[in-house]
Amino acid sequence: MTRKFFVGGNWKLNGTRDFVETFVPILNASPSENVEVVVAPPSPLIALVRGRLREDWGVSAQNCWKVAAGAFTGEISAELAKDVGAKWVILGHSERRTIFHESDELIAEKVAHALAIDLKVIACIGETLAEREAGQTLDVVYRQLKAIAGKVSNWSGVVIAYEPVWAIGTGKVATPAQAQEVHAALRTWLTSNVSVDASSSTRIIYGGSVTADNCNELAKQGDIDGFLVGGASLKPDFVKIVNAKL
Ligand SMILES: O=C(CO)COP(=O)(O)O
Repeated sequence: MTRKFFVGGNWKLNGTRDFVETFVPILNASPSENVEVVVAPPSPLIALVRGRLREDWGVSAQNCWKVAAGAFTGEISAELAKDVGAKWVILGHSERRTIFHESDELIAEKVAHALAIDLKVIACIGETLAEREAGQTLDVVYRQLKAIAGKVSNWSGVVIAYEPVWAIGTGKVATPAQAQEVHAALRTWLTSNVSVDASSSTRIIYGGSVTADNCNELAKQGDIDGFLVGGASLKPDFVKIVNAKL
């Protein structure tokens, strides 16, 4: 089965309305062939980005809460993210796991809720440097994936993002071989624990210091189906990453 290449731009806590007005036209004027592209601005900018961004690219939230509404000061719901124009939400990002202490269980509940209201999920997993050096990489990503997979019945609404924590924002990108090894293991895990169909159809994308310079070699790996890009998604170079397969 062919998996459509998928590139997400995670702006994290960056961007303003002025930035949207100058940067989005650059994205809109760029070629993007045979690739699914999703831009994830901070939540106050979702509606503006949706209004300005080309129709063929999607918009994602960076997080959401696990119920529709209520006394949850500071949160946004999956319903609200959808209401203002998001089709996707990033869940389980390592910054949510570490800085905001989100557990596998909480992330799984969020995944279940988002999918239940047809908000698609970019589900992030990845090991720390200490875990990698202790030889625990696969144990960690299998544990994180198992929690998420337990809540998924329709895998067409899910993209898995392998983001080794040691590669995020550090300039230390995983080598193509290191990333491919984990991606292939994740795909095998899906075959054994979910289904052959989920394994062959689900996009597994890589994130962590992806740039215009390193994206082409990573994109050549058989089990790397795209990227989740942080810092470089705020620069015109993002377009080169979108077109890494061309
Ligand atoms: O966390 C990331 C994307 O979600 C990766 O960030 P960088 O591309 O800045 O390393």
